[in-house]
Amino acid sequence: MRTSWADSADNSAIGSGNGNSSALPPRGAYVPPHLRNRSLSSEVPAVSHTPAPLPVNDRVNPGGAAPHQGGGYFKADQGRQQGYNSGYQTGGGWNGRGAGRDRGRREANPFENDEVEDQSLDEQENTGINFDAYDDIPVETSGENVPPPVNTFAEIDLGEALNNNIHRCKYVKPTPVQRYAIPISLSGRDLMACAQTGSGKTAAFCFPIISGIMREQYVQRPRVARTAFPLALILSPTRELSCQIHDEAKKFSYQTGVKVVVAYGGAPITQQLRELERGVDILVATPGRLVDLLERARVSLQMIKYLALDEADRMLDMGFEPQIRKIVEQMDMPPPGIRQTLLFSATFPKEIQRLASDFLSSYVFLAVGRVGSSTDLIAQRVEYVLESDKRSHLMDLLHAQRENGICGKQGLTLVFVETKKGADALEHCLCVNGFPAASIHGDRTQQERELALRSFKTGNTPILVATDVAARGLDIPRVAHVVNFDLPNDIDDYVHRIGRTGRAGKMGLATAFFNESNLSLAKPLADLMQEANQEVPAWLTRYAARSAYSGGNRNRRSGGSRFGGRDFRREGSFNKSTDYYGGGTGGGAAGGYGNYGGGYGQGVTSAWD
Ligand SMILES: Nc1ncnc2c1ncn2[C@@H]1O[C@H](COP(=O)(O)OP(=O)(O)OP(=O)(O)O)[C@@H](O)[C@H]1O
Repeated sequence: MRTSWADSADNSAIGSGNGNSSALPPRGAYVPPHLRNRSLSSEVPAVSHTPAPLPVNDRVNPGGAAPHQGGGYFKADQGRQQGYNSGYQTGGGWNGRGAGRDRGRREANPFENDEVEDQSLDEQENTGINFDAYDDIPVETSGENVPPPVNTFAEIDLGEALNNNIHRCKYVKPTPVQRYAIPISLSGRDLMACAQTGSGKTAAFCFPIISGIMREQYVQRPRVARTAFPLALILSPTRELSCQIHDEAKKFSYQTGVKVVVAYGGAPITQQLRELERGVDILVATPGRLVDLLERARVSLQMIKYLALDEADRMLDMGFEPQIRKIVEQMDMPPPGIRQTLLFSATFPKEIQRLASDFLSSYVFLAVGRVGSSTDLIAQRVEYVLESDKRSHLMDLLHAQRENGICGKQGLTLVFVETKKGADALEHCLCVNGFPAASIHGDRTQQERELALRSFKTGNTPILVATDVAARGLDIPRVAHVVNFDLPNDIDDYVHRIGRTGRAGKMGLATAFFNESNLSLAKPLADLMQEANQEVPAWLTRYAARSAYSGGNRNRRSGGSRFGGRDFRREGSFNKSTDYYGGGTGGGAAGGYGNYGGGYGQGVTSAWD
């Protein structure tokens, strides 16, 4: 039952109906609001959904065994220039790149599936992109000699083959983060970039990397049997995100001659090894699987020219930091200043910025919008719901949504919960009450995870119950509603979760269930909503004031500091002897940034990987 404190302000829910839990039927017998005064017996909705069997992920194609390469130590990397200015269009082979191991293998057209999928999905999907929505976002850059932004892709010399792919992707003009980040990266500078969710960061780091590799006229790579020597490494925290980046990068690099390979945990390593043996220019990987490959000496990082960390703050948080340090500092990767390092995220707490500076040299800091802010494209609602009422309240929302659609359209709904068990239980509850749902979390096999995601994307199960494994980076076009069934403890996690909707200029809706167990989030949540021009319920403002007053707010990014600063180098609070503007190659010093984060011990693989 709702408290009287909350009652007064909580009138904005979609179909919130009466909030009287005592009138509700027992769990597992959900009755939609319009049937509640009638007899329950025959009116409980039957389980209407039996998910159709779906093909398992066919992303990893084993193909034939790769020829074994031995012989001389160095080999010239030929033919890259063909993909650059000459508008390389043959689509065949890799021209000797990656030690020539993939010669003659036909390059699949990554745009083919797009067209098929587009037809099967809502037509609206490819329309309605409104990047003008981002035009008035304040942009801040800091660092020495920051290259100026561009307004069009035509102004940047990315190479004809890449330009063709940008055209195929239907990208008409660069998003703000792309306008700034691409020229900065093309000029060879290291970059720490913070831009809102769904604003095109993937292309912002992929374009310069692909273009840079295409430009290389002549690269010599060591020839060591069974060891791959990628030129670029893109790290991301989850398997699904790595797959997504790989898919995007393959589109961007189509017919450029640049070869992209993905390696992630949970999938058979033998298939990934075969792909690596065929040659790789850009390796997209999760940290755990990459460490495995490095330890088996199947990958060497000694030729890395470009290092990109997507969701960089997450990658440098406690859960991943030891693995990232091992990969970047303790293997054979060239140091900062020799390699180029690009860090991207929608959130960048100052503690993590400070830690990240170890990996950078004379970098440019770029903030599009406020660091860690949510996009105005997402309508945010917060409702006071007791734990015991959450399920029925969610089903009320879903029921109203099914009746009315969101903004007149039926979309996908992503529901975030705190625990894996909670995800299983809620999925089951939704299914037995007639709401087709799938779930994704770290205890599922990779095949199950991919099946659930695919079933959600295609709309077979338009509800996905997820833990934070789906919170970052995933770009699923039709997600119209994100529900924070359980709120996270950290406001940045909230920003990433709600960012699964309201992407690429489209509108989205996010609903959060708040109760006494979320007190520490009251102030940062109220601040964030206010900053995004959202209506903040009076009861939440009161909770926020109370938690601030009692000093009980331990949220690490709460309070004024989160919204005050941007580039941490501009603030005097970090007493580090390095001249941050002057660069320096950093070192291996551990961050010592205190006691927040996931609490993983050294060397423990994160469940996200
Ligand atoms: N210039 C562009 N024009 C049109 N669409 C674009 C452009 N750049 C990117 N997009 C599309 O915008 C969507 C969001 O891009 P992307 O996934 O890179 O966002 P992001 O900033 O990385 O988000 P997140 O912070 O959640 O990881 C994608 O569907 C992408 O194809």
